[in-house]
Amino acid sequence: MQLIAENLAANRGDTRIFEGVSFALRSGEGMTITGPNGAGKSTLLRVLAGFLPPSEGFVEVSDGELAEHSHYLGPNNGMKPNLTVKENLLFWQDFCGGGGRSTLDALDEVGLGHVHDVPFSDLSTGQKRRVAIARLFVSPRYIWLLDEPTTGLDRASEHMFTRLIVRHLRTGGMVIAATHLSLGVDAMKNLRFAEAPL
Ligand SMILES: Nc1ncnc2c1ncn2[C@@H]1O[C@H](COP(=O)(O)OP(=O)(O)OP(=O)(O)O)[C@@H](O)[C@H]1O
Repeated sequence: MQLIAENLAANRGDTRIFEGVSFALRSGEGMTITGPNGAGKSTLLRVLAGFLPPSEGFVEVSDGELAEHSHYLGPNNGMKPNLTVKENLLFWQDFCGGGGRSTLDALDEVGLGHVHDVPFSDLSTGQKRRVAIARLFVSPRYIWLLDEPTTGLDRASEHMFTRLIVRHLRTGGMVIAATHLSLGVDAMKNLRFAEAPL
């Protein structure tokens, strides 16, 4: 699997947020997107996820459609507060086509098997983020698109997430993460937005 982004540009309304963004990633490679607030990191992830059409350029994968191979973990957790954790993960498993770990196994990956039947709204901020991370495992996808994935995580959970990313890369996955904090993963590429929007 290879992902190629070529000369990407994106607008928000009439404002050009970035342009001339090109990169390529192969299976097993990861990339962080860094830069100041408002520089366009989240916007680029939304373009990659297919939520926002590029104003110029293209992004493609070598096999099929990028959207069918990717998980997008946005700044919000994408969970319904009144459903239990299990119900939320079952929704995502079904939405993403299944084929992954059981909801309980996915929660065990993030050390939260005990909240399986708890309403999502009853969790702490960091627990909510960890459940959102568990979503990555209920349906296997090669490409993880992550927007500030470690927000709200304590140190131990950050280390846990580092191990999960390393394992995903070692098993042929790809990770693209917008982040202000190091993910603790060696040898990731970096795409830096040095300036605020044009
Ligand atoms: N829905 C929107 N409508 C209009 N403009 C938007 C929208 N979302 C973001 N923008 C603008 O796009 C620009 C880039 O925002 P973006 O969220 O991509 O930045 P970022 O680099 O992820 O910032 P941060 O580090 O604060 O998360 C900003 O100027 C922002 O105001």
